[in-house]
Amino acid sequence: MSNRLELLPAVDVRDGQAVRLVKGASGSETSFGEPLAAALAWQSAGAEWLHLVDLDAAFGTGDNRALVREVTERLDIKVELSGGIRDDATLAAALATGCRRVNLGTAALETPEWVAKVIAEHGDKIAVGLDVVGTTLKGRGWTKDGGDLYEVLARLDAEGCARYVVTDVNRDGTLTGPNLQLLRDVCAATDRPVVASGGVSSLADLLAIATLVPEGVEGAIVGKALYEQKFTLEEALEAVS
Ligand SMILES: O=C(O)c1ccccc1NCC(=O)[C@H](O)[C@H](O)COP(=O)(O)O
Repeated sequence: MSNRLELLPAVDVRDGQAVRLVKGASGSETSFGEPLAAALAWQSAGAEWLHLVDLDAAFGTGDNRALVREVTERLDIKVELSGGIRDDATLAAALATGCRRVNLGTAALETPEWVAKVIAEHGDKIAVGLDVVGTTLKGRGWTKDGGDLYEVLARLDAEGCARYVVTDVNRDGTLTGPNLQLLRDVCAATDRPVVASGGVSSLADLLAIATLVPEGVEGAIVGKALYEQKFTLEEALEAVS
């Protein structure tokens, strides 16, 4: 495991546009233009990863599958794909984009047998998103309760899940800082790498997350702070280097 925090700039897509939501709430979108332009800008700035989310697929309001495929195909960097990947067909379509890994959310809560099967088949191409309010997991685009964080984490660990993407829903898109205690608690409960998501507002937030690398935090997803120019990706990469 590297001791440098990986950074994953985020492109969340709704109705063909790069958007940011507040606390994941459908309808709270601020639009930031073309997803491909944002993705190429992060790549030019030195990103090694892109966190790409199909919000329509997550919310069940359609999908942006063709666009997501185009973005993934046009990039040279690694892509983590999230949103609405819940069965064999959506997983096959996601993996066929050439993404490095996918992030499962709802499926881990609603169809655990299927998730155990695809973890066994695809290994570290599968990450699971643990999206929480308190210690209650959220699925279906973060709209439905889906069980206890630590019970589900223990089950997924036993099934061999390679990695978790941990989001405090109430911080996501709010620029109020990451939930460091949640990250510490999850790292204490699992030996798998954790990617922190939601709430980053400053370089100081990234440096705070970077102090958790020895505890098991591998990376940090950054969305709104980049779009709102709180810092540049170049500055962020330099800060954690
Ligand atoms: O990832 C999902 O599947 C998802 C589903 C429903 C609502 C939001 C979802 N993801 C949001 C993200 O992954 C954000 O891009 C990420 O947490 C960045 O947050 P921030 O830095 O606070 O803008």
